Amino acid sequence: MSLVKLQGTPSCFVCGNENDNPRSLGLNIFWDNESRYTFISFIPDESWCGYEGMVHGGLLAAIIDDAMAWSIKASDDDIYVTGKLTISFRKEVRCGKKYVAHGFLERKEGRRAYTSAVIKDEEGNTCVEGGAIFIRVK
Ligand SMILES: CCCCCCCCCCCC(=O)SCCNC(=O)CCNC(=O)[C@H](O)C(C)(C)COP(=O)(O)OP(=O)(O)OC[C@H]1O[C@@H](n2cnc3c(N)ncnc32)[C@H](O)[C@@H]1OP(=O)(O)O
Repeated sequence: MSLVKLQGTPSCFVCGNENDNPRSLGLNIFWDNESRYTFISFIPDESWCGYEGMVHGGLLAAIIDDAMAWSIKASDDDIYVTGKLTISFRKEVRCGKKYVAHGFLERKEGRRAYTSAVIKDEEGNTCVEGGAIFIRVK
């Protein structure tokens, strides 16, 4: 593994910092140059939950959205926005446990970038799977 820390977007809800966005999750995003995926490690707390102790699915969608967006950004300076996002919740994500998200750039076709993502627990179980089509802004 050779991880490079990406700079993030200061005001971003997922990868921002508390000065520019006090509500940001403040997650650090890394790029693994060998495996060619993004790497986001996190331990959710109670404030991330919908049902007690169970992390809100919409918040997990935001994390994989960012993981995938940065998988494009790692090799491309153009701006892409999420056009279509799909997500499957396979196993509940619990507060207080450690997780890792990975985002992969699969391919580009014209203005479209096809990506995928997973969130895994410490035992390596897949909890969340996602995919997205990002559109390069003209
Ligand atoms: C510092 C940096 C940090 C970088 C890192 C930043 C991290 C933050 C990441 C957050 C990402 C977000 O959540 S972004 C926020 C959520 N997303 C949005 O708000 C996007 C809202 N939608 C739009 O603005 C628009 O619909 C666009 C820009 C996506 C497309 O509009 P357009 O420019 O008029 O393009 P259009 O002609 O319609 O389509 C262009 C091509 O894309 C295809 N296309 C368009 N929409 C879709 C779609 N939903 N699903 C599939 N394909 C689509 C079309 O078929 C066409 O293909 P072809 O005919 O060319 O083959």
